Amino acid sequence: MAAIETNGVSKRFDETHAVRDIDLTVESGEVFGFLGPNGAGKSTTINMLLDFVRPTTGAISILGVDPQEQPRVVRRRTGVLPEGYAFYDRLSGRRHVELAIDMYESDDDPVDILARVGLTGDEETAVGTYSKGMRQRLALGIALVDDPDLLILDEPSSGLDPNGIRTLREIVREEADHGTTVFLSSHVLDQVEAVCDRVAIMNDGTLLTVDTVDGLRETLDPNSTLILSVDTVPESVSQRLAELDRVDTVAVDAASTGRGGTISITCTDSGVKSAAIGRVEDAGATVTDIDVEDSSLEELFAAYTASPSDGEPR
Ligand SMILES: Nc1ncnc2c1ncn2[C@@H]1O[C@H](COP(=O)(O)OP(=O)(O)OP(=O)(O)O)[C@@H](O)[C@H]1O
Repeated sequence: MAAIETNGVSKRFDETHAVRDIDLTVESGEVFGFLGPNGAGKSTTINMLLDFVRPTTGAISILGVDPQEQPRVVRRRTGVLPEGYAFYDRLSGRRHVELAIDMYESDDDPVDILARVGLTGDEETAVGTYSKGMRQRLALGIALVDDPDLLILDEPSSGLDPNGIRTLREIVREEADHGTTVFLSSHVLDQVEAVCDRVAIMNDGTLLTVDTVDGLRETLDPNSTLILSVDTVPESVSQRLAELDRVDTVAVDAASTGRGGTISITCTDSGVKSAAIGRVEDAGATVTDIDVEDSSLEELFAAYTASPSDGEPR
């Protein structure tokens, strides 16, 4: 059973077509990244998954349940970190988690939940004095109450410092290891790249693509750069490499000491990498280190969203 399934889901707000005919399947246990620029329709989609907003057309199933028919069942099994949330400034972090525990009739320990999100020592402090990052950690903790089957995180790294982002990444991994499906909307693309099995890219209400990050890379930018550290840079190496099919460019950087250096080889097909290394060694160099630079998710995202609403990558 898919954790999330949408069929032909659209949402219009008067003249604004916020979401257009989305078919999306998120498998149970996946960590799924939901990407798109401001106004792409991500929050509207999430709100429809939770029945906070009703689709104009289309059908949605969450954990096998129609959220319009059984919104409480869906919300009970789903932990949500919303984009905007309100806290009671005078209540402590612990009290907020206790309220969520009571609502779910769960036997979770609020102190454990707060420890997981890095708020140990701040349990009894009034939330009115929490920093933005602490509030975000608290909201994440509340989403974890009652061990949800589906965790929906809308811009979860907003306001978090690097430590908070690391905590978030660890929690996403732990939850996924326990079989929780994680649906994560974010602008922080390297974070998405680090934790997500697959990503969807939305723009202007339309789902442009759904794929693994590697799959996107192959579709959009199969070029990757092989960087070889060598003990010596043979004179003939550039020419020998240039003779290979599917090698695009070669850049040689000899170390200033005259000993060794690096050879950067841009390949238009990853299958040519071992042949390129062979050529370098045949030319008389010993390869001491190998590094591969692929295009980042940020570059892939830019390629997809550069030409709005035509659905085609650049
Ligand atoms: N309640 C509403 N009434 C009218 N228009 C709305 C409403 N909610 C969203 N929209 C519009 O729908 C479009 C999609 O908005 P949405 O908030 O879903 O985008 P988003 O991808 O979540 O953006 P962001 O990353 O900025 O939060 C936008 O043009 C927005 O102005």
